[in-house]
Amino acid sequence: MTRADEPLVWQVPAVSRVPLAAPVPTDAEWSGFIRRLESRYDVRQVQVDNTHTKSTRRVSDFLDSATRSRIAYLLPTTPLCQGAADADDDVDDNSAGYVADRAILAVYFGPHMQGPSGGVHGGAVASVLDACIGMATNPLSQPEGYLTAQLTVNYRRMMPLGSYGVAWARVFERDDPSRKAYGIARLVDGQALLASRENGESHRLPVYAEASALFVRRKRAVEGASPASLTQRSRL
Ligand SMILES: CCCCCCCC/C=C\CCCCCCCC(=O)SCCNC(=O)CCNC(=O)[C@H](O)C(C)(C)COP(=O)(O)OP(=O)(O)OC[C@H]1O[C@@H](n2cnc3c(N)ncnc32)[C@H](O)[C@@H]1OP(=O)(O)O
Repeated sequence: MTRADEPLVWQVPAVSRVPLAAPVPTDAEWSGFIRRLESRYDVRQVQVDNTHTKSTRRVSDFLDSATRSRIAYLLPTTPLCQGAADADDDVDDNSAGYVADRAILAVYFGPHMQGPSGGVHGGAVASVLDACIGMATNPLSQPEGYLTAQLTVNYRRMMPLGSYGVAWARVFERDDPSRKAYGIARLVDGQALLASRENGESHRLPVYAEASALFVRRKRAVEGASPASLTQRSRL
């Protein structure tokens, strides 16, 4: 029992005392991980080009800064080819109505994302699942595009700090008259995913969290908003 006048102290564990599942990846390790995902799953990393916004300040994406840029959005190659002569062509801003319906998001959950001792904060997990479904519903981040209206997350296992997470999302229903899209996403351990795929093992991987979401397309675009322009990462 604490006295009423006694300050309550929340003992936050020192991250240095919590062993990380995997150390912070170097640039080379991170890009190696993304390239392996690309080759195994026939997806291509997309990058934001916001030079067209004429802004002198780069507007940082929430997840990009939260993950210290250890995040990658990947879209299937096939839909990106539709309407484009070459898969390496840039996706331009005229591709209104462009839909992906599937997306993969790769993320390294670093020590700055600690929630419970040694585990990833549930809000960070929810953000990743939300962004992954968002990417599938609105891959060009168009201002007149879809926004999250409802998100339900089931946390199945605690994601250890220092994990390479891979979320995949699928939009399973679109109702255009009512501007709705329904999607699901799952989060698994990225290194286990690649290992199981490379070993030809077909057993089910443990799911750390899964989400279902309703996205609704706005009636009209917000004044002043400009879309992010996404380009496919050019092949190395
Ligand atoms: C490596 C560097 C970084 C790279 C970056 C790459 C970028 C790549 C691109 C992308 C990836 C990232 C993607 C991120 C994604 C994140 C998403 C978010 O976080 S979004 C922010 C949070 N959400 C909001 O702020 C919404 C706030 N709410 C609203 O604005 C409105 O309430 C809205 C648009 C949701 C609905 O408003 P209305 O007025 O347009 O719609 P009405 O006409 O009322 O409803 C249409 C239908 O939808 C139902 N509906 C609407 N809201 C509902 C709700 N909340 N729950 C249930 N039903 C709802 C209604 O009942 C109606 O259905 P009936 O036609 O009657 O069947």
